[in-house]
Amino acid sequence: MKITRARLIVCSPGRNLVTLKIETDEGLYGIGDATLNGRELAVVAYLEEHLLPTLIGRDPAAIEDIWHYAYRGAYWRRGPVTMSAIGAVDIALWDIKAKVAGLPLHQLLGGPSRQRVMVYGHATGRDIESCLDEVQRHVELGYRAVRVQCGIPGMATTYGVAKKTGERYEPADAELPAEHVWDTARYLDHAPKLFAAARQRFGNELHLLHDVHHRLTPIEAARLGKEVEEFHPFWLEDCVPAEEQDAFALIRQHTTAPLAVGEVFNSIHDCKALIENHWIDYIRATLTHAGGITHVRRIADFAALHHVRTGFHGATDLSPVCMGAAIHFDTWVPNFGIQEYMPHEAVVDEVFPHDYRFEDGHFIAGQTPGHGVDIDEELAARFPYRRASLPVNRLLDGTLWHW
Ligand SMILES: O=C(O)C(=O)C[C@H](O)[C@H](O)CO
Ligand SMILES: [Mg+2]
Repeated sequence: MKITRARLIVCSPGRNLVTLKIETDEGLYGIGDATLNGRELAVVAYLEEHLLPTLIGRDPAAIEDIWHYAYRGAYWRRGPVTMSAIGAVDIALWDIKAKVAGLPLHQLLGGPSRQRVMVYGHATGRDIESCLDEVQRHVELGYRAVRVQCGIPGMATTYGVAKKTGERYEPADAELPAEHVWDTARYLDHAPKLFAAARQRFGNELHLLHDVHHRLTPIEAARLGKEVEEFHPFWLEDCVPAEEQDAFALIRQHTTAPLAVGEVFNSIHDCKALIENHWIDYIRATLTHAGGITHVRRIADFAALHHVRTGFHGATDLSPVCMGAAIHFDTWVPNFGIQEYMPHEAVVDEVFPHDYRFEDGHFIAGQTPGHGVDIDEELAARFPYRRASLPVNRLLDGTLWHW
């Protein structure tokens, strides 16, 4: 079998999504997700100019060789653009391999470690009460785990809170970056109250998660951890920017709140120290952004040696293609923790027909050969790309801060 064509489909059914289709001389094709939120066309250029032309004529079964050709052969290693491009190729090649084998992807990875994978949903509200009403709605839908984010009194905007209660939170909401304002003192005062209220209303069984979205310093994160640990969060996510992996050592000394990190990571080197020093509990690097199944499998196996479990990023900027592949990965990976699930708009699900399904707070992988996700190209063509940017964040005095 040979690769005859590799091309990108860029569409925007409510949000931008970049899809790679690799076609072969035997009529089989594979699909990969190449979406890097707010930087979509950078990955398109990387693939079209540098990677896709090198695939033509190759045997799609040689996934390992193609991965190393793309990684080592680039000379300029790593980084989100490069690794998302490699990730898209890798996911599409695994899709082809599983289709050739006539197996759902998880069977090719080693078979199921579980029948279904627990997901967490997002509850957001402008204040604690409305956020908890959203938690209630999720509980009624069957969720066992819910991420809680609410507005902070005195702050016009805060990460993770939808514009209207019950709506989806979409961060890439403006053509050029919107400017948000951040006040750590107000946040640290308010966040523990949200956890306290959630435990009071829902008891101890429901898993509660929270995303700090890189906003704190290590000692501030340590304080937050100490204050919420009595409410036993499932995890605190991205407490500090993770360029400096050692920062987690300080947080860890102070709190038993489980820590999750890694949605912006793109290689094992971004999390090596975090994992081997037991500074984190969950690794969130995604298949799309961290070099595909081939590389994330190495991260997951390494993490398993150190009691770290997976908790993949699953925001709407990961397309159903990434989600489908992730659900197979989650079904296989022995050290699975949880899967994030932000439902896509109905139109996105129409553009990407798929066989995974949500049931009773869990995802169930489909049995179609491959990762089980396709693209309706005619429908996709009706939604052309539109530039959309993630926001930036400033402190009260105007200093540019982490978003
Ligand atoms: O889902 C999460 O945990 C996020 O932090 C969402 C990110 O802000 C979003 O995916 C950025 O593209
Ligand atoms: Mg996050």
